[in-house]
Amino acid sequence: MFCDVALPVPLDQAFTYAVDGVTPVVGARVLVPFSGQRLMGVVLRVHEDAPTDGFEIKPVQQVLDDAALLPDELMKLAQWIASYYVAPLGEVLRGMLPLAAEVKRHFVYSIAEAGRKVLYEGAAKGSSRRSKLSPEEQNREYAVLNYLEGGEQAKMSALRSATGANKSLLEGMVRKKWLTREAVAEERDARRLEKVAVLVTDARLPKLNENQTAILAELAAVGGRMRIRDLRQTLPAVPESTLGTLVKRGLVKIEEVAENFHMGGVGAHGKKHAHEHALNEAQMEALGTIAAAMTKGGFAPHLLYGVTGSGKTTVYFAAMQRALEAGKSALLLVPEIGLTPAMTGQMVAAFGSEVALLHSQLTPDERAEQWHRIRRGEARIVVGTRSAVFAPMVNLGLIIVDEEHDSSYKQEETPRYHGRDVAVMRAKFNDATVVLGSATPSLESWANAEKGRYVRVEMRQRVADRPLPAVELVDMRMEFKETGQEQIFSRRLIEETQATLDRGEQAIILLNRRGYSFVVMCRSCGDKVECENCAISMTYHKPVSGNDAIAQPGQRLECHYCGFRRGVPKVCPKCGSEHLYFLGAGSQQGEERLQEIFPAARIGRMDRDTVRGRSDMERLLSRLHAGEINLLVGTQMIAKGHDIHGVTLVGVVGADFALGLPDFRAAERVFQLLTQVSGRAGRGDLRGKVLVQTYHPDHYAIQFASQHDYPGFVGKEMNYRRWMHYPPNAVLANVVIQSERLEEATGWSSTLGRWFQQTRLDKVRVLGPAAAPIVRLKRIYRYHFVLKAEQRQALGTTLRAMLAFAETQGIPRRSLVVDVDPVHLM
Ligand SMILES: Nc1ncnc2c1ncn2[C@@H]1O[C@H](COP(=O)(O)OP(=O)(O)OP(=O)(O)O)[C@@H](O)[C@H]1O
Ligand SMILES: [Zn+2]
Repeated sequence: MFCDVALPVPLDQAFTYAVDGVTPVVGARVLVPFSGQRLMGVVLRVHEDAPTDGFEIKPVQQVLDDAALLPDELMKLAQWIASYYVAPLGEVLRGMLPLAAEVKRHFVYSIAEAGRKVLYEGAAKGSSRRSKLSPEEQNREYAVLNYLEGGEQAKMSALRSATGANKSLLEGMVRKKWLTREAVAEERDARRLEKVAVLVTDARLPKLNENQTAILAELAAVGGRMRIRDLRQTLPAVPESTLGTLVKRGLVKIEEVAENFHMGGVGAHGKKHAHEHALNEAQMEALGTIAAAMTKGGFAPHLLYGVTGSGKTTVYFAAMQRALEAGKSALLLVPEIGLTPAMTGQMVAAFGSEVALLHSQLTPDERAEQWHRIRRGEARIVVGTRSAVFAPMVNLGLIIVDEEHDSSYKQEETPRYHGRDVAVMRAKFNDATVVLGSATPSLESWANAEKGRYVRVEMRQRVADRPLPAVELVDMRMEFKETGQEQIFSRRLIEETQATLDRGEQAIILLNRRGYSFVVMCRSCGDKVECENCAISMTYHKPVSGNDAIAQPGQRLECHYCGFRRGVPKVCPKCGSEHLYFLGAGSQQGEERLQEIFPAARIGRMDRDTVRGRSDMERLLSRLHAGEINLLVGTQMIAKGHDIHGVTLVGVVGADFALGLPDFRAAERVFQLLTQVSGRAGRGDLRGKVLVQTYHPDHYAIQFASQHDYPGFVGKEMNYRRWMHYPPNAVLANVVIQSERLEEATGWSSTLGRWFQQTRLDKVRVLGPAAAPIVRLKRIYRYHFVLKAEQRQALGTTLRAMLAFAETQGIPRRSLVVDVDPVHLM
């Protein structure tokens, strides 16, 4: 017997192994030898066709599962992804099965019927059976059978110490069917209890030392409760005994809660949770359409276009509730859990222990645990990021993709799939309803709705008749003319911010670059200080006391692509001139300037330097909700779905520079960012206002965004895409040729270029080879081709033919990155 196994290697084929011992079933995991390593793969086929090509066939080392691990529809989905994204199936499956941690799991043995028989016969007649084994080994086998006779299962380690049996002896007994073997994960209870520190609110505050104050302040900042684990991480300098002291003094109590459910407090802040609202008319109508599709059953894709603050979360919740009532499970995908803790908080508040959270901060063990919980049907609501689209849901009825336009749904490594599009296919294989929600749908999804492939559901008004904020454009060219100097903040923005703070309201300002200055330039030669590993300008970070973002003293320049750091050079590295100057304001500089302009303001900053993990985000948001921060500056993180009712002013600084990037999606991205960040204003009782500083006040992306006119923008942008044959009016693939050696990258590019020219390509246009916009990244040189086609099939055929040709030329598969439906062409 043989089996074909998909392995996580960059080769588009399955590998054949001999079955030695237990025959695995299709869909089970096996461990096999592969070029000196032991790899985990998934069995695709079991057969008796001995390979004829003369290769040595190695045996399967271990079968890890008795039954198929992936349900049929996930196997189909994996095959679809492998074919659509031209990715090796084994690599797709590896992403689907986040169970690598389990390979370390142990086996338990128990005695089988045949074993008992041998044991009893042996006792009656003495061990006279003929065997290849030595007498010692035969004795050991009897010792093992004796040990297991009581019927208990035993680990290999226990058997070894009790009887001296080794693994090959035990495996031999399994082959003779004397023993049965079972692999068990070190499964810990998925609902492990976790200790949470809770602030005792009405306690009177006695005299406290600094450490005690630090803990109380931290707890107060996050809404009164926090996992002890997180508390230790946030305050590493505070000794563990301090918390104990606070408990003894009645200022803090410790509660044990099921893991993942400590976040109940987040999202509350005096506001109602999504499930506590009575649905308004638009929400009822949206729910009606979605619920009807679920009742009818079958694949039903929807696009929910709902403006910012229209209450999409409430509709999601209600639809998920309906799924549960119908005995089905529901999956909610979000771009990044850490950035929108309130969304998860609301789902946990509504569905309690039915919820499983899947996100990138889980350890491999935790991920495996959640996976099994879902597979057993214990968690029927799953909330997670991109890869949660592969959650092994039981009886899946509904998939929701929140902020479906968000580019973090695209995986930027093999397999380069788009979580939103995979969600739609998954719904198709599962006969489920799928809802893509956004205030700024991607052009792809909008086009699908226009063509009637998706049902479009609209919510064009904010809840409670709240108006969308008025948007005012500030022409920065005029500002420069009138003031004669280049300033980060315009006079209008300063004036409006002051007025907002004076009224006791909150303002947020978007400055979409982190760091202090994003370019260090030489006045003499005009060159910028670049990273040693990448063709990228380095960003200057100003030293702040206690800022560990900068690893070494003096290393103030950082590459935001590879993390490389260096000191600020005294002279220009290229020409030796001393005249280096700093250009371009990032969020750190923005914060500093704002503090100078508004000395009384309580300023907070939200960017990758201040928000490392979920607890940082939760803390910042709590401070905002509580009004402790009244002026927030930050990168596009501030634009992500936050619902802070006190914010009445949003300022946008320098967001339009992105219009100039060499990417056909530039206008779409700027429109989305402006609309989303504007959407943070006026979500409470008071009307919001937005000020957008721009050098391109007449650009259509800026114009339509300022009028909240999504359909207008899409109409115009769709014409441009049609005219230029860009998605969604064509299909695209980006092929990047990469090597650490420049000659190799250019050589392979021209080899492929010639092939593209000679091969009469049917209905595929090839642009390139050209240097990629970022020609060197992490020490790797990058050249690329962009392939455009009218039909997806033609594109796939060409890509496969190209890979086959590349193989004949000895171009390693790893050096060829194939990106189908690329989100970035950088
Ligand atoms: N039926 C309702 N009545 C009153 N308030 C509601 C109702 N539904 C939702 N809300 C409130 O409206 C606010 C906006 O809702 P939500 O955050 O779901 O908007 P959204 O559509 O997701 O917006 P965005 O796209 O900006 O994230 C929230 O404070 C929510 O509690
Ligand atoms: Zn770099």
